[in-house]
Amino acid sequence: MSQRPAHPRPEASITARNLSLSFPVFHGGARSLKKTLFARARRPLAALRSPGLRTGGEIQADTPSRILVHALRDVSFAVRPGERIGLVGHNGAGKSTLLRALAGIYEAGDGWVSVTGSVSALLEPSAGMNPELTGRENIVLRARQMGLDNAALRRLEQDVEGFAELGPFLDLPIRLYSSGMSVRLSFGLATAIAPQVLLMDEWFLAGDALFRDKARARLTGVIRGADILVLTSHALPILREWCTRVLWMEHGRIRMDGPAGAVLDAYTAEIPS
Ligand SMILES: Nc1ncnc2c1ncn2[C@@H]1O[C@H](COP(=O)(O)OP(=O)(O)OP(=O)(O)O)[C@@H](O)[C@H]1O
Repeated sequence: MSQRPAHPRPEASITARNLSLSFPVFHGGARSLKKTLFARARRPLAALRSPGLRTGGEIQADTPSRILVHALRDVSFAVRPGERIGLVGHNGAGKSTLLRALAGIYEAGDGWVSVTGSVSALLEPSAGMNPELTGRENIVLRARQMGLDNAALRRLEQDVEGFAELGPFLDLPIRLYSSGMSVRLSFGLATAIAPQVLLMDEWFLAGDALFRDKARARLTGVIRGADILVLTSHALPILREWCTRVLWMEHGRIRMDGPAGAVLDAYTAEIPS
């Protein structure tokens, strides 16, 4: 059962203004790439993409020993309570980078991003977990970080234990868990607390079929309880089902932003699945 903090909450919102984010890459082995890039350096940046290429952000030669991968370019949008945002786009379009920028994991290079309200990020199965601690100890750690009292901690522990169904493994270090077992624990823990802003990468689809059904039921509760959802997935039926609005990302930019049905129709018309 999801728990909510007792203190009053600010209204949830997300605002991004001209958000840009680049990854510098130092790579001696990228000599041939650098040669290609410098040969084209006088051309506009967009020319550095091969026509029709549907992978990755824009790449720019920076210095002789460094290239820049522009993962996000001039991204602007605002989200109000009640909106469920889907992020769609080719591999390397910038969807995960945008989620991480919203979660505060990455800082904006240029522009800015602001998220108000409590945030929960389902981004990596073991994010925020200490691999040397047991599953149970990780639950306690998370409860302490959230400032839960002993009674709330016990409820959280029972809830996550019942959901994850890890049996005796809950009392073993999580570095011994399989990836699916890690997903069970982290998903159970992350969805035990009802956030105002829920940021979710598609990894939650991992796990066996039984877990997916259980996860789906639990997720439904958390999404209903969240004021704002931002979800990235390549599974278009999932985006159609869960999202009210979709941002179509392409090479780090927003190609289209609008009602989920209209954007996904345009996306599938251009990129048949
Ligand atoms: N840590 C990093 N260092 C360097 N480049 C990175 C890093 N993370 C992402 N990138 C680059 O940024 C661009 C956007 O990547 P991102 O992971 O955001 O794409 P995505 O839309 O989530 O892709 P996918 O659908 O394949 O998961 C890609 O070109 C990728 O190579």
